[in-house]
Amino acid sequence: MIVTPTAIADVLVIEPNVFGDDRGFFFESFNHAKFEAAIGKPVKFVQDNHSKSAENVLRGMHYQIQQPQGKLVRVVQGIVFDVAVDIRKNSSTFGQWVGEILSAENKKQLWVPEGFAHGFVVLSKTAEFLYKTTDYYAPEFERCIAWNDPEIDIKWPINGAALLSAKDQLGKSFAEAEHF
Ligand SMILES: Cc1cn([C@H]2C[C@H](O)[C@@H](COP(=O)(O)OP(=O)(O)O[C@H]3O[C@H](C)C(=O)[C@H](O)[C@H]3O)O2)c(=O)[nH]c1=O
Repeated sequence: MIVTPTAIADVLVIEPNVFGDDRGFFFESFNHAKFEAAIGKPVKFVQDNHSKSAENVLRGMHYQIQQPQGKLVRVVQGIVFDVAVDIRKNSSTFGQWVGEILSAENKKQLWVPEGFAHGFVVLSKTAEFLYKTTDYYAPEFERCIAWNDPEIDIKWPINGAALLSAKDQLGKSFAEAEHF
């Protein structure tokens, strides 16, 4: 697999080795030993998630202030623009964001460590989004930063209005949000 750092050092793009033949393709979507070697430390995933969204749906920017979750995300149908925002106060990239196109076609995965807000917008008619998390869902600790916060200024490649959950419409500003 090919591991490429992004502009935020701890956020990695992972491209699996895809084995194609006249039947189709095969690839290891997750290999624990190879993944730990890629991030350079032990990691334990405890939950797998799967969501399906329509075009222009934007889910984010989410994080858990306690029980923070590292997320290994990928798309198995459609195309999304996936974003991680560094909300670690002592980080040299605090307040910065990185985005990556993840698709069923490119089979790219994004590693979003603990300490980041995460979200994505759907660029295809629909998209199915799968991800592993390093801690369990804890709604009492869930926080949301506004997807369109002017200070973070994420450049979403979206045509038309973002479709948000009621929760995501009430995202806090970066400045007033709790950071790590
Ligand atoms: C996240 C989650 C949700 N739920 C339940 C709670 C709600 O009844 C329903 C939908 O939850 P929500 O609207 O928070 O789902 P998303 O907007 O996709 O949330 C996710 O969006 C972005 C992309 C993230 O990075 C997080 O993993 C997560 O916050 O699923 C669960 O039962 N377990 C879970 O782990």
